[in-house]
Amino acid sequence: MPAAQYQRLPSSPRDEDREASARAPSPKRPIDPRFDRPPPAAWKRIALILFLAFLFWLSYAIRPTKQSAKPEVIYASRDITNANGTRDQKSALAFEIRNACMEVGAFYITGHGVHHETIDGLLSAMKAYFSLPLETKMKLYHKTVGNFQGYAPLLDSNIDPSNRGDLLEAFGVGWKLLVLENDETSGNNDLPKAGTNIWPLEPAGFREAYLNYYHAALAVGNMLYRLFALALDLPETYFDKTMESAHDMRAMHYPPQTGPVDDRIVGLGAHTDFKCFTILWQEPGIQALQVLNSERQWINVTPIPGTLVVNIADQLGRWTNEVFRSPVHRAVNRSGMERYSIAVFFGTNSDVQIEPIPSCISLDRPVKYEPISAGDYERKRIEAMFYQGTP
Ligand SMILES: O=C(O)CCC(=O)C(=O)O
Ligand SMILES: [Fe+2]
Repeated sequence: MPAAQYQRLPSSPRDEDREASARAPSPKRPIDPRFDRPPPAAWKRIALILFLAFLFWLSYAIRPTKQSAKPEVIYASRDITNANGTRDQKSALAFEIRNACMEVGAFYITGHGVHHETIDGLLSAMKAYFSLPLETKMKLYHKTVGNFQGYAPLLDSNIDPSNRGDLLEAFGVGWKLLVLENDETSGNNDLPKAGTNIWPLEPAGFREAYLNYYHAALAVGNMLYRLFALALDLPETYFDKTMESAHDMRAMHYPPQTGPVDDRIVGLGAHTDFKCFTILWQEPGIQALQVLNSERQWINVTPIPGTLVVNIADQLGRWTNEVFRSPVHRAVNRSGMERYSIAVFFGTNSDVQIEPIPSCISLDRPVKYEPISAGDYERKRIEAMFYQGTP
């Protein structure tokens, strides 16, 4: 292509004028005050106000809502390694525990010393036991055996009277465990969960695995009782005398809840526990346990491997005149998987009168409960769970 075709075409007279004027020194034009002066102060103020409004909106948008603030309290884990440590270590721990008991009434513990072999041993035994045919398990049906010990099938209980049954099966033993088990002379055999325990014949090793876990949990519960006493500014041994033979245990299996979800049938309906406190092991990876917070929202108590969950129960709630909260909780297994959990319920001797500890009574906190014996309270609650309001 000839180079001439690329030669610049002569500019139009208007272009030439523009180029000339660009090259020429700029004429002394009068300055337009709108462009040459800094913006008036009013604009600055408006910009500042808008910026502050944005910051205000931002802090509102990312504020922790009440809903998300509560679970953090429940998720707080207490390392109880120092439960038998120095006086200062125990006081520090007791203080943390006091807060957890007052705010939510449930907390996780680590450093509890229950070995995973002990848990795994019982878990395998539970899986084998609960997969036995129903007829086999029903040979130890607790309503036949008596005293609420033995096997409870699906929908046998209804712990929340507004529900239609609890979708779990369980095996429970009473408080005469190990040393007291064959001692018919100890304790009062008319009381709930008293009397010699009964054990399934299969799977082999069930009783041993059950008792291994029970005794490991018992050691933890005894430490907690002392920490609770310190947390309440009571002598460390305050609860010792009252807990010689008062704790029982329940191994639980929740089948997956499939099909249309009926809110009136959940694994274990909304309830508070009947004794002083509960130590719960829940299967990792399967969400089911929930606690009702003070805004009446159900908060997941997500299983955290290596932890146990401790929740305050009614008798300690009454004893402390509600300084400690006995939280409403439930278990709902909509995970699509089988779920297992183990609860050890820590009580006090049946004849102990549960009445508010004097240091928990004040003008702001007048007495909230009439005295009742631990045995009577438990019997009332347990009978309601198994015999009233069931479908
Ligand atoms: O299985 C659970 O997670 C809860 C059990 C429970 O609340 C109970 O046994 O009282
Ligand atoms: Fe419970």
